[in-house]
Amino acid sequence: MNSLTKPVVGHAPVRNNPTDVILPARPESLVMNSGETALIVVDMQNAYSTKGGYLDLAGFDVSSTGPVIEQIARAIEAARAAGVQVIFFQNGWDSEYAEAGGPGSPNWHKSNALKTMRKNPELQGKLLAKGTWDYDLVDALQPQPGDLVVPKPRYSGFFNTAFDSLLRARGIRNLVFTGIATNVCVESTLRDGFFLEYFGVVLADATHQAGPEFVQQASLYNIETFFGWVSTVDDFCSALTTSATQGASA
Ligand SMILES: NC(=O)N/C=C\C(=O)O
Repeated sequence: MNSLTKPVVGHAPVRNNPTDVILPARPESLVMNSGETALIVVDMQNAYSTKGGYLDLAGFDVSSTGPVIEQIARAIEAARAAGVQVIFFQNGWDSEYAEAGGPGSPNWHKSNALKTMRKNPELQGKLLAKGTWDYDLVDALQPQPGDLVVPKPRYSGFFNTAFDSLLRARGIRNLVFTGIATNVCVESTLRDGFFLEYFGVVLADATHQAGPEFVQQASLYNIETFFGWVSTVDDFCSALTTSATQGASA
């Protein structure tokens, strides 16, 4: 992106506040106060980004998730340095899968993790169960003191979690998304956030789809056109080091 797109929108006007930043994004740049912004790291667990994890075992391609992990690490570092709250999501269920729902739940029928385990009984108990390697966050993206971790039992981080309360208690209005998968948990959470009046931005090069490449593009199109904004890690990192007041006078 690398250039300021116009106009600038956001939940508050540019207030000449040194902690306001302007994030270049499509279709418009966004003004965000760093104290009212959270970086959301969606489900960066072995399940979603490592060979031998759930997505890989279910037949999804995870061979190009390495660069995404590196981009997320850059975004996290910039966020922590700028005082932007970092929140990790961790998707999964108890070891008995009670939280996953039984045949009375659509999740039981649609979850590819549950379906893969039903097809391969030797995997039972191994996919997305709390306490397993599959459920663990990848080694390269570990929470630090001050970060928050939100366990979630469904695709949207807003469903049956403390996420909304944690955001409201901190006055957070802007959600900057990274993680896997763009077209499932990232998009689901961003959409729910839209309905709850949060401004949602995806850093496209810090996300990866579950499925063919066209679903990544479809998801980004959907977000940019209907639910939020699309930016990049470079623009996020530069925006955090240049306040809106500096940017305006440059
Ligand atoms: N984290 C995700 O986007 N998950 C996608 C699929 C699943 O959890 O089955």
